[in-house]
Amino acid sequence: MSKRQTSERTEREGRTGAKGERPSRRPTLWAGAFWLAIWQLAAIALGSELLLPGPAAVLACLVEMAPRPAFWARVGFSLVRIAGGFALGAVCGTVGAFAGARWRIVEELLAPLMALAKSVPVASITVLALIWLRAANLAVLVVLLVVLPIVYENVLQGLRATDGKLEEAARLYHVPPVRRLRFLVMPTLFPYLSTALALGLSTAWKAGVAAEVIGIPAGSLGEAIYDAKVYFDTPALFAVTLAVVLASAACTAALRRVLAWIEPLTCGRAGRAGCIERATTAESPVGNALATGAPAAQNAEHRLCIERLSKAFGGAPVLNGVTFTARSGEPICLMAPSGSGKTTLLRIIAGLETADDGSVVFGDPCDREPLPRVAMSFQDDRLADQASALANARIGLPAESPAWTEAPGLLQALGIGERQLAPAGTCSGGERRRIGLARALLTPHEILLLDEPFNGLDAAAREHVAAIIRERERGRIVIMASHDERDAELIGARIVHVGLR
Ligand SMILES: Nc1ncnc2c1ncn2[C@@H]1O[C@H](COP(=O)(O)OP(=O)(O)OP(=O)(O)O)[C@@H](O)[C@H]1O
Repeated sequence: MSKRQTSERTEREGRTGAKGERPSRRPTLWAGAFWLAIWQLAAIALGSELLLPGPAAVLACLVEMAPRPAFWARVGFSLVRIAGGFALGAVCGTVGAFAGARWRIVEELLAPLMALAKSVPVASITVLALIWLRAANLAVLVVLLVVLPIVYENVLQGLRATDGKLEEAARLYHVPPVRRLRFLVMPTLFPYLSTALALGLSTAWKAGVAAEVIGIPAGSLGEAIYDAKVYFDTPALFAVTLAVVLASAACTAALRRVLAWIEPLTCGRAGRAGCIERATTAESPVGNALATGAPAAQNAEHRLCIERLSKAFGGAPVLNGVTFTARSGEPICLMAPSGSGKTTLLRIIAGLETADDGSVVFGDPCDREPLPRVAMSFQDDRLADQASALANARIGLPAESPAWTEAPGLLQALGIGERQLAPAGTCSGGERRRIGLARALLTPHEILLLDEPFNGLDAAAREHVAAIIRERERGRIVIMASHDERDAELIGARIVHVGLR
């Protein structure tokens, strides 16, 4: 399947919610007309408005109510309280889910509360609320308690579904929290959140009006339903119920519109991500990567000493006493067959994995200085698919930094000029590799780790990209992983064999 097809599929899945679910269908006109006809026929057959008024009688009753200000006052009364309870439930549920996803103890603490809120009948909550609150505001509490678990559980599920690898890359690149949320969390979370809000809103109307029918707050739609029952006014009962259904549908439609409008903004979608993907012509010197403000070579020589590093997974050894020294200005190429621990070694150097034994020491010479900033281009790219190439390249950079300004030029030089405002998810494998590389090169660092950086590139592109790496990384410590000796030649690297010996 092509990347574009994959991204379209992801987008479809995002719209429908969970993977594999069929999109929900709206009732068609003919089906609605069919059931209206059945209703009308049943009403004629029964021949009693008290038992079952027909749709025409109900509509006539609603039309008669509609011009009265008292009717709209009732709609407003219930709407304000139900919307208030819904907003409170949505906010508390979302905040609780973020806290629950962050701290296990919060999740454990909230679990019984959510289970209780889900299982206690609306009638019991209403009666209790009547003891604690004025009847007028009881719908707020009831709706809050009904919406809370729906939003909490969906949002928690959405947060659990976010990509841990992207989160790891975000930590390495010091991506600020707001950008992390927008570009890395929201694209996965948003479908869960929208499903929860739409479901919560329709449930809110049902529960809110049920609470009003029990508590009978003066001036509410619930009171109108109660009165209709007391006076055996079945057409009015149906008409007010229809008004509730229409109000609920209108609110849900408005919510869906708002969600559709904010989705591209909150998810940092390409073309809607604001200043992070804005590139002025002045910022984008075309053509020569070497003219894109490549950092000056370092004066002092630094060393990174890898000393007797060992690592095993589940008892199976992967690295066994790996020792070598990397010097600034002398790139290293870790050479070993596939599956022999090159990525693991790079991850240990980046601080993403801990070694079982041995140490990684930095200094001049290796004198145990704190490890400086590391940038890494990952084997699996780890890009925010819906965000543009430029947004991905800048994701960890402060807007006022020189690297921010040079990002469009570097992408251009790496051959992503035309596509730098396209969503990364629609880019080819080779393009994605170069976007990941641009992100690493732009990040302030002393040590650059490259995990098979030339995969997916043709021979000409490899040479071009290698020239950019050589030029920009002069004077820095560069460690590349590969199983192809030609890659080492491309960046003039010394080969170090790793893996089990
Ligand atoms: N988190 C992990 N849990 C368990 N096993 C792991 C983990 N990470 C890596 N491994 C295993 O360690 C071994 C080395 O993996 P690694 O990715 O470091 O190799 P590699 O040399 O980079 O391979 P390639 O060239 O194919 O990318 C593999 O057998 C892999 O399955």
